[in-house]
Formats: sequence, structure tokens, C-alpha cells
Amino acid sequence: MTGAVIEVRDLRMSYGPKEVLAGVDFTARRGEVLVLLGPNGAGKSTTIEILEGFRRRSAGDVRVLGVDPARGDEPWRARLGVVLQSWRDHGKWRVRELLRHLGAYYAGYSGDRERPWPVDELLDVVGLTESAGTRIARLSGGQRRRLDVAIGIVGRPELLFLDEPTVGFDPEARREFHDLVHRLTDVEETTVLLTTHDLDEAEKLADRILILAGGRIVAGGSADELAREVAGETEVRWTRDGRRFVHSTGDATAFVRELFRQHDAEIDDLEVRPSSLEETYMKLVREAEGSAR
Ligand SMILES: Nc1ncnc2c1ncn2[C@@H]1O[C@H](COP(=O)(O)OP(=O)(O)OP(=O)(O)O)[C@@H](O)[C@H]1O
Repeated sequence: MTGAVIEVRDLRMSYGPKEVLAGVDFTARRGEVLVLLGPNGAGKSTTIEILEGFRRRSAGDVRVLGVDPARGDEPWRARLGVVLQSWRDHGKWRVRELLRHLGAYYAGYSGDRERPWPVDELLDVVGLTESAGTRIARLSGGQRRRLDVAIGIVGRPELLFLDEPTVGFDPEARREFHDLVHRLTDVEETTVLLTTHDLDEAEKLADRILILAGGRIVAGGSADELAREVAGETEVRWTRDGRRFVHSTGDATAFVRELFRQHDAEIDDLEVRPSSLEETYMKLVREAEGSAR
């Protein structure tokens, strides 16, 4: 294996007779943001739980920070951060107290980065400075989710797992969260694996998007690469005589050449864009689900 942060080869998982993962392969490099997309029940949480060491796989080779998660020890676990889908505990604790308490767990595991994250700095990073003294039960949904993220990163993880992190965020909180992820990867060189159902979020955050469907990763790459891989139609938009036109074509170059041959100087506001991530995603998932049947 190559020293990547995550390496997954032929990962398989069955619950009883039901096979959920049927040979999943992917890797993640240091500082990369990978977004795992897939329909409900595709096995995203199962995959993440196996990588976190919370669930035993049926078969396949998995290394996370060079270690088989099924045998991960405490020093290994201290290098990971986990943000679960939702978390409803410790209502009576105050925000700063809880982070200080949980952070103490990491104190013996500094390694090449100092652990834990100093609490006041962490509160600032996640935008909770003003709520530091608030009881957790009193936080709004968005603040609560920021606290979940703070709990996930208090140990300054090398690898962070985020399962649907922005559910319930308003647009501003979402943008701040995206800035935070960029800061973690740029400044801390944290590798991030996250799941979401929000394609716009996937497009904004991901260095690479992995699409899990029919038990396998059916495509991986940036949003543009995925669109090219699917060889979808390209959308060409333009205006002529003040009127707006849209045309979908498999060969945009030939179409635009012909457009200019016919109308040349009358063409204005020309835009050529590959199919959207949503169109690409829907097509890949439909194909995978069709062939899995
Ligand atoms: N402990 C379990 N026992 C039996 N079946 C399970 C168990 N956990 C998950 N499954 C099944 O495995 C499949 C994959 O579930 P998983 O939660 O991994 O999917 P997901 O892609 O994360 O879905 P979602 O987008 O809805 O969160 C589902 O059909 C689910 O019902």
C-alpha cells in the first residue's frame, strides 16, 4: 500500500443476506476533500463507519492512516475526527466546558501536531465564541451543529469524517462551514471525507466527488471531470436580436462554429457549459441501479 491517508480495495459489506458494498475502491491523499455522494441506502454511512473502525467489514483491504481500522488502537483513534449525523447529549454542559473536557482526552497524543486545539482558538474557528458560556440545550440548531464540528476537530485530526455536516444550516452558516473546511485543509492539511445530499455543496467543497451506487464507486473526479466522463450533452446559450436561446448538443464546438457561420456578429452573451452535476449524478445513479438489478 502507498502511504495514502485512506486506501480502500475491494471493500465488501453484507448485512445478513443483503450485500450493501460489492467491491468499493478508492484512495484519499493528504489534504484532500473527498465527497461521497449516493442515493439513500447506498452504503455511505456504512463505508464511513468501517473506515472509522466502528463497524467490521465483510471483506476487502482497508488502511486508514496506514492502519487497518479493525485493529486501530487509541493513539490511532486520536488522529481521527468524527462528526456524526446528530448528537443529542450533554444538554446541561456549557460549550467551553464540554470542549475543554473532551479536548483533555487528546493531551497525551500530540505527535506532529499539538493536541488538543486550544479551546478559545477553536471556539473562534467554529464561530462559537459568543456562545462559549451557553448551556448546550439552549443552542440553536445551527450552533449545535457547529458544536458537533468543534467536537469532531478538538483533537486537531489528520483525517476528519463528516456525515451530512450541514443539515439544518442556513445559507450563511453553510458558507461559514465551507470556509472552515477550506481552512482545515489549507492550514492544517486535514484530509476530509464527507457525505452530503447537497450537490451544490459537493461541487463547492470537493477536490474529488465519489459516487456510490449499486454497491460500487461508479465514478470519481471533480464535477467537471464527472460531466466529461458521462459524455453528457453540453448546453450552449446565447442571445441574438435581444432574444435568449438555449441548445443542448453532444458536439459543442461544431455547433458553435455553425452558429457563428450563420449569424456571426449578431451573436452575443455566448455561454458553453457542461451538463450540471445534478444531471451527471442522476444519469450515473440510474445506470448503476439499472445494471445492479
Ligand atoms: N445495522 C444494520 N443492519 C442491517 N442493515 C443495515 C444496517 N445498517 C445499515 N443497513 C442497511 O444498509 C443499507 C445502507 O445503509 P447506509 O446507512 O450505509 O446508507 P447511506 O448511503 O448512508 O444512506 P442515507 O443517505 O440514507 O444516510 C441500507 O439499506 C440500510 O438499511
